[in-house]
Amino acid sequence: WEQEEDVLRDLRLFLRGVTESLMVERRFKIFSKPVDIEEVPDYLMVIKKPMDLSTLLTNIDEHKYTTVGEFLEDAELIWKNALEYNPDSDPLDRHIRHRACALKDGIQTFIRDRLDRDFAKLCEEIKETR
Ligand SMILES: CC(=O)c1csc(NC(=O)C2C[NH2+]C2)n1
Repeated sequence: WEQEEDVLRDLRLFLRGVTESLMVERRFKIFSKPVDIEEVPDYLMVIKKPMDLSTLLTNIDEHKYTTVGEFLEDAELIWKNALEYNPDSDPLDRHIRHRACALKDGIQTFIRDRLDRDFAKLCEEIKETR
């Protein structure tokens, strides 16, 4: 019914808000687009489920997410993949891991501070009826 579509539209607006607040930060530029396989040829051999901020936005626009939890499953891939692909002690790996941890904290703080729990519950209930 119409109210459900209103709730899911508000969810998309909220999730775009999270994603865009991260995309504007220069330190997260490395996470804003899919990894270029020409530049990093072995990336897909190591990382089975690539994810990036622009793909999150596309998924939102395509109504892929009915709950914040479904969005977080994909968003977490961004920083988990970065930790997995950059395990070494060399400075570049460490640098990317620091940014991955900053991304993780940024997502979780935005959601803790800005997501209304009753709204989140409403999205979960809509998901169960579908
Ligand atoms: C997005 C992401 O996690 C990424 C892109 S390039 C990269 N790592 C490197 O290029 C090398 C530094 N040691 C591997 N990580």
